[in-house]
Amino acid sequence: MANQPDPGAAPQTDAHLALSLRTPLRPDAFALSEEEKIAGISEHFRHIMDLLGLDLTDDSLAGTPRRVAKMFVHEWFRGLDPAQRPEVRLFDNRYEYNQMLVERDITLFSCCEHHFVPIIGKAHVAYLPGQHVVGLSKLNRVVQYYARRPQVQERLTRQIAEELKQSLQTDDVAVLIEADHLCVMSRGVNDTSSSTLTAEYGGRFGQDESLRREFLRLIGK
Ligand SMILES: Nc1nc2c(ncn2[C@@H]2O[C@H](COP(=O)(O)OP(=O)(O)OP(=O)(O)O)[C@@H](O)[C@H]2O)c(=O)[nH]1
Ligand SMILES: [Zn+2]
Repeated sequence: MANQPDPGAAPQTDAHLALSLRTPLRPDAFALSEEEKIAGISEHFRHIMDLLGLDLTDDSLAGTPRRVAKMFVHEWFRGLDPAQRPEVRLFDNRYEYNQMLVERDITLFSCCEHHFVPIIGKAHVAYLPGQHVVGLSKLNRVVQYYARRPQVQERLTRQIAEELKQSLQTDDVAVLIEADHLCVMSRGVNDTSSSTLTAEYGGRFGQDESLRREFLRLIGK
């Protein structure tokens, strides 16, 4: 029937997020297999190198189109694949730990969606446990999943915060990202000293300035 979701359809990236927070993808984004994507991207990248006048018979360059294609699909943009969304299991908070938990200095590697060059930085996340606690590594995995896509830092920050709110079943979540954008450093304004900070404070972090200050103190800001 028209407009009814197909129960057999593949999961869509970000279907659990509000429309404004979703990474823009075409509805047929998953029509191709990974190998088909790699083959297609290789061919196009070969053409780019060709247009630049590079000699693709050189043994150092010959494998580059496929290397780049594999890097895009398997590494840089693997967070576009909803199958990679981390499963965040919660545990009972038997220890009755009720203070802020901070995971700081999470390695962040993303890609600027305007220039397709790296964004490199750190993410710091915190939450206030209620009845549940979460395995620490899942916090890093959530950051990585949303980072490994073409991104702008504002959307990345909000996607991570929203995912944590949903999976930790609390609004009491804070996310702060500090990152260097290679598009700012290596081209255009060529500024290698500036960096970009973004933050999202949910629930009690948004309401209570002393909680925010405590978070910033714990991450060394
Ligand atoms: N808000 C935001 N802007 C970003 C991010 N990453 C890159 N940009 C900016 O996106 C803008 C794109 O602007 P354009 O004027 O279309 O592109 P451009 O001519 O390459 O801009 P310049 O970098 O100033 O040379 C640039 O100002 C980038 O610095 C991000 O994560 N968030
Ligand atoms: Zn950029």
